[in-house]
Amino acid sequence: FALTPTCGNSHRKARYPYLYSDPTPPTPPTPPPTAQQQTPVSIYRILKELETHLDKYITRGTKASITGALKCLEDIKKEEADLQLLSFGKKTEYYAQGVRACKRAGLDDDVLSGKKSQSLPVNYREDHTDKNDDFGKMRNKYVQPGIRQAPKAPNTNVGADGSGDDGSGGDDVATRPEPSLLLQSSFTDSIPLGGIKPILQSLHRRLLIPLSTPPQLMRELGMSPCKGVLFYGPSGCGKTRLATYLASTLSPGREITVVNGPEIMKKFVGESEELVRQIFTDPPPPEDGFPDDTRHVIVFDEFDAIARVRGGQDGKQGDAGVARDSVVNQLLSMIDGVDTRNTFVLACTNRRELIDRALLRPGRFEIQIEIKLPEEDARREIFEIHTKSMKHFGRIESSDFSGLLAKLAKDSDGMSGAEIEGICRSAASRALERVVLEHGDNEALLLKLVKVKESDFLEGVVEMKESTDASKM
Ligand SMILES: Nc1ncnc2c1ncn2[C@@H]1O[C@H](COP(=O)(O)OP(=O)(O)OP(=O)(O)O)[C@@H](O)[C@H]1O
Repeated sequence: FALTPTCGNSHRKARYPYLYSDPTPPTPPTPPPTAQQQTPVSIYRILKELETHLDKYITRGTKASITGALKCLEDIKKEEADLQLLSFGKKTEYYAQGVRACKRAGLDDDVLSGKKSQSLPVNYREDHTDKNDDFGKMRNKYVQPGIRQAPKAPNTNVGADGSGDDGSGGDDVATRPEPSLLLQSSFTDSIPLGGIKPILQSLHRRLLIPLSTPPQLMRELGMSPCKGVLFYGPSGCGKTRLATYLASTLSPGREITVVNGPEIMKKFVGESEELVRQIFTDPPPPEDGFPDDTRHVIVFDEFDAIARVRGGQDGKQGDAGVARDSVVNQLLSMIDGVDTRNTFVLACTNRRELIDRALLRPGRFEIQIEIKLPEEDARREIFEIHTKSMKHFGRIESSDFSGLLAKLAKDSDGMSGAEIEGICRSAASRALERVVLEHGDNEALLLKLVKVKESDFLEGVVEMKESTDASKM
């Protein structure tokens, strides 16, 4: 069967047909952006800068960060036409809210335009903590403990001009994979993680296809889509990375929420439960053009910290045990209430055995996928991924690159993806150091001379082995 997009926002619907089956009539298509408008690179940079300023503004309220942020706004205004190309359009909205909040705080136009300096009024932060005012929204967005913005998935597809495929000049920008869920290859090929193809194939069959199946057909087949997926296995093997990519695939119209387990549990009694409830009931707003019920995906990292086996009620573990149990109860009730058409939960842990069995039973985290340490073939793929950029830009000096990859894959037995990434980083830093020691930090010479040699990688492997052996002792 093929699902057809049935409502507005046609280009996104065409990309993600499986997410839309509502009967809203189509809106007229927006004209494609002109070549002149297609300059998302600068906008991305501006927004990144803006985010930094906003952070400073929220936490310190210094005049420098306000004027810096305002300068960003000017830049954004200049390129307003490009904003439609952004998938992170919400950030500009938060920025506009920031400006409005400054105005309400009594900063006049000269300050806002950067002509005059003025500090924020004393206690401004404390005075504006109402959840619904602009400042409150920004604060909740950026500084609410335990919840952070989705990590940006770096684009490892290097374009011929040296920029990332997203046109962002290789910035660390989340480019959402754009597969059709029904097309397996576009899903499995879109995630830059080595050695996990079988896992992606299984996810495609067990998760993506049921989620994209019309509810009526699911009912007729006696199937119900699962509400959550748990990734478990040793540290550094790509669980979080895979979960956030999958989340972005399932939620193109709403920012995903990444929750750090231990941070949630730092709260006072009762607060953790409330935070868990809020995560499910107060999702980030949908992106422009997406309906209110567009899917929200929650990723719980270090899930064992929140979802630990209950048993505190018997008093043996004291108040802390009782409080933990009540968080698990809250989680269970929120997950039971999930409608998979608009909420989905992913979780990652190194310690599946610590998770309460009730959460793992069918109907909740029904799909559990182990991500093991990579085998030799997978390690080769991972080395290939993390050397892709240096290879593309001619920064590797090797007469037999394929042979080098094979040797690295063999020598890195027992290492995780994160450790392999570390080896590639350390090889690059060796190459840099060589040139800096000989020629200083002359930019032109650095650009001309830095080459990563085979020996840099091989020494990186030895160094990584030594440091992992030392950490085991
Ligand atoms: N299979 C892989 N292919 C490419 N890179 C990988 C792979 N596995 C891990 N990495 C690299 O290691 C980094 C860390 O991975 P990630 O945080 O997803 O691991 P994790 O399994 O969640 O670890 P932890 O359990 O410690 O949180 C990633 O950013 C990625 O660059």
